[in-house]
Amino acid sequence: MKSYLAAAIQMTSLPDLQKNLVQAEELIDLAVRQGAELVCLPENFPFMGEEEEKIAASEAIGQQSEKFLKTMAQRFQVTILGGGFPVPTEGGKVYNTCLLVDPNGRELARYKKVHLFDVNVPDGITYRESSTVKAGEDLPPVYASPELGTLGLSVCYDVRFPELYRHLSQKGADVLFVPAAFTAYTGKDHWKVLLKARAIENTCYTIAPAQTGHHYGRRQTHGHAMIIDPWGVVLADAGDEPGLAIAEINPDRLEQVRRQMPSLQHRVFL
Ligand SMILES: O=C(O)CNC(=O)[C@H](CS)NC(=O)CCC(=O)C(=O)O
Repeated sequence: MKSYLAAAIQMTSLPDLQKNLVQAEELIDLAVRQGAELVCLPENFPFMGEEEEKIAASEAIGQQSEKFLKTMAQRFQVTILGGGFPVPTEGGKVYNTCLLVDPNGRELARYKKVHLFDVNVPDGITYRESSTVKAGEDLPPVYASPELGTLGLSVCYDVRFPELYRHLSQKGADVLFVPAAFTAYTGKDHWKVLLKARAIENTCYTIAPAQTGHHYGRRQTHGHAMIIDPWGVVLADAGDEPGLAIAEINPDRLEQVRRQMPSLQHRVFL
């Protein structure tokens, strides 16, 4: 594993696939021009809109998202994480799918979001992700990259389930991905502290691309795409406007933190 720059992209996705892909491309371009070799897009990067509209368009969204990720990776010669897009299933629902592709446009790893956001948020908005999304049944994969380290996948609401990240760190993860579209209401109190906890307890870099701002109807997200080091230090935070959090992923720092705090070696129960 080498030292390199990673970027967590922050966008305001709208109910408009083409516009979102243009926005994503501009931000990938910006990240690459700043030297990023690993570029990560948030959950719902290709579409945020009413559930019915998403389902109706899911075939096009799924196909175009996958093609987009592979084209961008090849064009910019970087590894790209597509943090979550709908892929139709047989029963009429979609999998909320996260995809990692290499600079040749080849698929490295794929994960279907397991924990679905069925929550009555105290601001009065009810989320029923399971009404349109079928839960994945498998634990997320890691991809062991000789250059970028061992990369572990997850999506958004998963961040509340530490056992999933324990699984990833047991599989050797050095870097945890948490692409998200966190609600503005939950995000202000929970987002950063959950991400820091996952980074600290697994002594892993944590890369969390995010959605921000107002998308449609009353749907508002928290922003603060960030990259956190294995000690829990926030290396970069994108604030609340579309943009980037960009930081160095450094194997020497990883090794240093794991020497200073060898908690992964002291696990008793898992
Ligand atoms: O709603 C949409 O438009 C698209 N879907 C999402 O953004 C997903 C599923 S509803 N959001 C989350 O998982 C938020 C989790 C979260 O905010 C928390 O855990 O507090």
